[in-house]
Amino acid sequence: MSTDTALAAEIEDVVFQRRTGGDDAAPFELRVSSLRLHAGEAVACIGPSGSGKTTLVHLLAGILTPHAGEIRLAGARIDGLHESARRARRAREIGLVFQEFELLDYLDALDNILLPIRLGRGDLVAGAARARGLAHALGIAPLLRRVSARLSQGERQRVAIARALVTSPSLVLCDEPTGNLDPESAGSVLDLLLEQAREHEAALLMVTHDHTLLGRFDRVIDVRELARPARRGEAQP
Ligand SMILES: Nc1ncnc2c1ncn2[C@@H]1O[C@H](COP(=O)(O)OP(=O)(O)OP(=O)(O)O)[C@@H](O)[C@H]1O
Repeated sequence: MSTDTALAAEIEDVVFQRRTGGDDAAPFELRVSSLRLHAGEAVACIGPSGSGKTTLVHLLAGILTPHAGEIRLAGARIDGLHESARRARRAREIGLVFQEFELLDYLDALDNILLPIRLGRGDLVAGAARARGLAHALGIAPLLRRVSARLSQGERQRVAIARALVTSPSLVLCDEPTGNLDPESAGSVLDLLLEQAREHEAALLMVTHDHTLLGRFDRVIDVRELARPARRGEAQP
């Protein structure tokens, strides 16, 4: 496996299985032969509901552990690391926008955005300045001191996006970050994600069901096709 530093993340020969519940239910299995995410590239991830897009994001984030294979961030393996070590790397190196946003409702928007800085023991003064800049770009600057339980779904989504970008991570993973927004807002949120990822040479992987957005990405992957090994002579992205 290559340890090229221009690779933000790399998956090779990964197998992940889970029971889906119910005695007669077939277990779910995700196989990824090879996936490479390069610094500065924006990749869309598509596939029908239940095909494993969120599972792929959680494997890359080190939230789930594969049963076989290797997952590397910036050349260093994260599968096999202890949970606390994976959590620390996640806080420092990965920006995550979850499908359900996962905000802490009792904190205000600013404190939610600053969570990765606190978890990674980063510079809170610089973090707060960056948080305010992101909030301004995302149109949520007036809401920074509002408790998150009192934000609309679209506002929560923008807070989650600001939180994902506040550490200037090298890998940004987004699970349908524009799903709750009207088409105009979805376009401008995607613009901001792409702009930030390119500016900071981060790799961006975004799960989306919105096929009108796909032309904006450098590459589109279908999660159902990741199990297929690359054919001899076929270019490896
Ligand atoms: N916590 C869980 N426990 C058991 N099975 C789960 C769990 N989460 C997901 N699954 C199952 O794992 C499979 C993959 O789910 P995943 O969420 O990765 O799909 P997805 O492609 O992201 O779907 P969607 O587009 O609907 O979000 C599905 O069969 C799903 O039912």
